[in-house]
Amino acid sequence: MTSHAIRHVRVTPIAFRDPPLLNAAGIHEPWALRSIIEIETDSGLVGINESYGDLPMLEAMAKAAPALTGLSPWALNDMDTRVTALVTPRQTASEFQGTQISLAPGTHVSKTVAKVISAFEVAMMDLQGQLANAPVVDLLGGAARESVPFSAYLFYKYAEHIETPYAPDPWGETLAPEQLVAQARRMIDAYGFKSIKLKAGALPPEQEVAGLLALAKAFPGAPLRIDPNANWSVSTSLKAVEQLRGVLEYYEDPCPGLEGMAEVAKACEVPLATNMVVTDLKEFRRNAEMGCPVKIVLSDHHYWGGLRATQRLSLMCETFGLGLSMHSNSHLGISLTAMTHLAASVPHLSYACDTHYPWQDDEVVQGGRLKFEAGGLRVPTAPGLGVRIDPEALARLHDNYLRTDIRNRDDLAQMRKYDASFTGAQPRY
Ligand SMILES: O=C([O-])[C@@H](O)[C@@H](O)[C@H](O)[C@@H](O)C(=O)[O-]
Ligand SMILES: [Mg+2]
Repeated sequence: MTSHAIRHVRVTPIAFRDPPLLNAAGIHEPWALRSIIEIETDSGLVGINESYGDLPMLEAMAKAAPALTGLSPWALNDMDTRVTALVTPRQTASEFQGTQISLAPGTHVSKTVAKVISAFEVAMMDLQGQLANAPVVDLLGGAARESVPFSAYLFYKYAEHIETPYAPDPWGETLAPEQLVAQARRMIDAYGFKSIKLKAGALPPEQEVAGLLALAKAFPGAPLRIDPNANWSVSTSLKAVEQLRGVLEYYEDPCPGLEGMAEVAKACEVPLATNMVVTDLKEFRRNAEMGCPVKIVLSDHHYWGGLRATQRLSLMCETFGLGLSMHSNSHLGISLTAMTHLAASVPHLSYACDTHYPWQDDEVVQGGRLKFEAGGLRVPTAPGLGVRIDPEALARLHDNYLRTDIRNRDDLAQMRKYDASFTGAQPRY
């Protein structure tokens, strides 16, 4: 009988072009890092996935990978147990917090176990789908929708990187409200998105509020969100939301901490959303104990422990009357496809999901860039994830990785190249 036991796990770090996007921590570096995971069975099947590419994550995956040898692709619970036993954070969350400003919860060391489980789970589910001749969405209970809606994720940005390793991106500069409206127009024309999210916390709040009001005027009726990544004080958050009265669908992480969010929630009608203060079940419980100041959880299977764990989160959100959507970081098509299978399988998902995809111009999957239709992605019907790796593209993106010296995302250090006095201390406004 053919054995489908896992024989080998291969993790390939990659780097791809990323525009100079501004945020509360600083600015994106010219290369974004990811990892491509390939899990091979004795029978020669290969399950794939995409995850974080920073050094601690690569080390954690290398440490955990041997534990998968001999496992059946169906043995997800065994994989959870083995990975948990092998991967223990080297620093406590509080030690780590003092050393780095992180807008990307997935890069936080306290999430290492959940991140590694997720990285392997998706690739194992890709294998399961190939074995069962079923798309991943069916393994998750079937599609509750045929297409998953995503939002136009707008950023303030410079026209080019300070040290330019390649030609400037086609989006140009976005600092003024009219440039923001032009960015939105271009993204919506190209992808058909219906909802709009503005990454804020980068420019003075009055400028960002003016930007959002310009968007509201240019796209009447479009659901709008603003995300200052906790870079506003409670009073600035309240002042801004008052100026944005009647405009916002939800208000994402305006100020630091659950206590701060609770103060804002008390005085504002717009529901608060987060990918910063409810990032695991412990924080979920705190939010519940405080009477749920956060009303919408922006999930991300990459750090919530995988597709099944995010489905469990969905149940928790339903139980506590919370909304659910999805957070993103710079990523390529395998992550986007996994998000699509998951989002399609979660009836409770209540808003268009975030994606950085329009900001990337490269791909690692066969057939090139994924195609959005009317702002959404159709749920793949081919077995497993339904996408396969293009080996040449993988080799090229790995070569990018070898040629850059970036090994951990550091938006703050990158911003200091533009402005040596930039401290990144938060909340800045
Ligand atoms: O890519 C960025 O600059 C974002 O700010 C990202 O790091 C955040 O994690 C994220 O998109 C968010 O919604 O907070
Ligand atoms: Mg956010």
